[in-house]
Amino acid sequence: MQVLRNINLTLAPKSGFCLLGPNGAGKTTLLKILAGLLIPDSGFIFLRGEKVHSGNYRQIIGYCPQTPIFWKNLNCTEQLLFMSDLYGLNRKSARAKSEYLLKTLGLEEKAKTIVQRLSGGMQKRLNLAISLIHDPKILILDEPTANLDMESKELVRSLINSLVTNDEVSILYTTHDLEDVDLISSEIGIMSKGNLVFQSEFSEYGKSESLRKKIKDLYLYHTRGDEP
Ligand SMILES: Nc1ncnc2c1ncn2[C@@H]1O[C@H](COP(=O)(O)OP(=O)(O)OP(=O)(O)O)[C@@H](O)[C@H]1O
Repeated sequence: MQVLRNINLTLAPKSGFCLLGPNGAGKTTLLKILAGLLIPDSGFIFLRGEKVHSGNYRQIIGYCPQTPIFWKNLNCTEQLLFMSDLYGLNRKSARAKSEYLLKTLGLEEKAKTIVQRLSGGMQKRLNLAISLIHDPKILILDEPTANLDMESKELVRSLINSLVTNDEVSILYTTHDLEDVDLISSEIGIMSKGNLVFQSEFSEYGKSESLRKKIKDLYLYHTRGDEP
């Protein structure tokens, strides 16, 4: 089965690229390919002009899947330190980074709690922290705000915003929440049936009412079949 067709997507430095589209459009599949977890039948990924999928690529990329994957029986700090060991990071700085991430994502008091005892939303936030432990320059997030309460959504959005503006990270993320588009993205794409059917800049200057309306109409058209 062919899931993706003729997708050409460029992620600019210091940018947030938001990918919208109905269930089954192919967003997760595309993200998995970019994260190096799936090999495409054809096509290539280039990083600063170099064709990639080498070991070094994994060091630069951070990937946060839609469904969290954890090591059973490890607490939050241990999950982060275990991941940092896999990346060969210095233990002292990894510990400091773990503390920072847990605090930023509102999980400070859960540092010693094993993951099975965390709520779904807390697991989701820990999942994001894990994807950030090695200071990736490119971050791929599959529905980072899904199933989070309002406060947690704000924590995640604010962290993502700060990563783009202060740490010069490029972020590609998917969402079904149109509020995520407004808050984070500088570029937007809409996928439908394996194709990228719409792409536009969405910078501060581009957030006009008409563009916002067009995005909403296109999103509803591809999701529900409403006339654009
Ligand atoms: N492991 C798999 N094996 C076979 N087909 C798959 C597999 N994973 C996904 N697909 C198919 O690929 C297509 C795209 O799925 P994908 O998960 O990429 O969509 P999505 O846009 O991320 O959807 P959602 O918004 O529901 O997360 C769907 O038709 C799906 O059934």
